[in-house]
Amino acid sequence: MLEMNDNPLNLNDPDLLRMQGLIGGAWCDADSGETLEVKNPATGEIIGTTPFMGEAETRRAIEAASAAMPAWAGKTAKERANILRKWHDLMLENTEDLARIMTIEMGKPLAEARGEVAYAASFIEWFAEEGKRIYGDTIPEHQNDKRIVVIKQPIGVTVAITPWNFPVAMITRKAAPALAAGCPMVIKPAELTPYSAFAMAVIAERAGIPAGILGVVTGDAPAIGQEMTSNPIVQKLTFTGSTPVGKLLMEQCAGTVKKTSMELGGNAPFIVFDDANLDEAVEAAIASKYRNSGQTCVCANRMYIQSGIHDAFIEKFSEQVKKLKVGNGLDDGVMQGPLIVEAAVQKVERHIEDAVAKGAKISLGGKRHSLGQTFFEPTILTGVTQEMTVASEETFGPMAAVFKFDDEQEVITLANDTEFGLAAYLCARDIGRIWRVSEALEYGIVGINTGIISTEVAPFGGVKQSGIGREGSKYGIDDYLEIKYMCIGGINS
Ligand SMILES: NC(=O)c1ccc[n+]([C@@H]2O[C@H](COP(=O)([O-])OP(=O)(O)OC[C@H]3O[C@@H](n4cnc5c(N)ncnc54)[C@H](O)[C@@H]3O)[C@@H](O)[C@H]2O)c1
Ligand SMILES: O=C[C@H](O)CS(=O)(=O)O
Repeated sequence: MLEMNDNPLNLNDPDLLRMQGLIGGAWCDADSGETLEVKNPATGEIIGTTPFMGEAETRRAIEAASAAMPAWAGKTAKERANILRKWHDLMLENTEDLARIMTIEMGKPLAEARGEVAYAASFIEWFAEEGKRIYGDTIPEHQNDKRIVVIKQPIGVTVAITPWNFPVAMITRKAAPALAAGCPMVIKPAELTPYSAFAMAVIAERAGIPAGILGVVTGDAPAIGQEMTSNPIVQKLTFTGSTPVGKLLMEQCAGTVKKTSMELGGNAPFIVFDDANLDEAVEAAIASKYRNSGQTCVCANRMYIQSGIHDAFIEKFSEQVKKLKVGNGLDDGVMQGPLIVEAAVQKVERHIEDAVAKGAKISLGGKRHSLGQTFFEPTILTGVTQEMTVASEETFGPMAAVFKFDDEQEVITLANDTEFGLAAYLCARDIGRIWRVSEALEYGIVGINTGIISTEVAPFGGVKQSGIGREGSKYGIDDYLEIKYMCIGGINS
């Protein structure tokens, strides 16, 4: 257990570390007083606790959001934008503390955590402005005594359930468009990473976001989810997480016909053609595969390397993977932190064992790191085939599964052979091939000669069982609006 002094995480601003939920502007414990422990995955130490809340607390947060909405939606878009801009500015001013909290509660290296804070803040900046551009329409009338006007209005009270792997950015990617549109939002972050969410709420209060507009509840996820999906006050649920949980939440929302946005699981193919720039392809592959220790929804999960470049790619790729420094994310130069929990390590081990049993070779790594805890060696498997579990399941760890292929149509078929469709990547120089393959890939996002596709200005989201809707970009605010058609008669009377 960390020494429970007044600044156990050694923050510049200790007030950012909260261990209570936020309901109607009040920081509070669970009604039962029960809590869950929160651990540092790098050390196994207990950092602190988070409230074990359930349906009653969630209902109160939803009701507080509903009560606060008229005044918030009644502000002008510019007034909301000014407050959101202040939230953005204060986030950046508190980057070091937000990054430190993130690294301690989920393990990503500080450099990546700082990057996530900037990425998260960019959604607030973007949607503060998008809120001022929620335009309607006038439509040429169908009868001369009528006029047609279309307006867009905030959808209503919204709720969000978010994952542990990007504990700040997955909140702002949802809360920013919701609040910019005039909607309140009640958030349930992952119980593994509550402190990032609480710190964001503290900063939101300081920015002037009114009581009730942003609520945070943690604890009994199924019970909280049950209230969020069944309460008739809630008009919209947005979820980021695994596909099985997304399906469950969609089913639960059906009873009250709630609008949903789903950012779900992935199984990204990373394709390198013979004509690719080899060094560029290796750089892109490292970035896509090992970011967040392989724990992102858009990480390369299957690496298809064309036969003519395969051996040269493996040699250069291995050289770079060997340079990945594994350790506690707080330490200088660390590029690979721990996996989030023991079960995540067991999943990587399961994928490796299955692949090797079916003929794959461990080219690098392949086992738990000597640091212990949930650290794992950056790993490369070669000779991987579609029959292996890693071809159909998201590994969510620092393990590159390398397949060899011969021709373009073969690899398109292999790449699309999955129920997922979030991100795909290809490295090539021939412009005709780039267009043919990009158009044939059944994914919401295609990275071409790059492994990093994340930006607030572009629409992020998947097809097939990777989700519904888009986050970020000019499209992202639409999910928090309803279209109203007004037919005005009596013009000539
Ligand atoms: N598409 C994206 O943008 C995106 C981003 C990050 C993670 N993910 C996906 O999320 C998964 C990893 O994250 P995870 O392990 O946190 O996912 P998860 O689905 O286990 O958990 C996500 C969130 O759902 C909550 N939850 C779990 N069961 C619930 C229930 N019955 N009712 C209500 N809430 C419930 C969790 O507490 C957490 O807050 C991976 O599949 C990854 O691909 C997708
Ligand atoms: O894990 C999923 C995140 O959406 C990753 S990203 O940083 O947005 O690409």
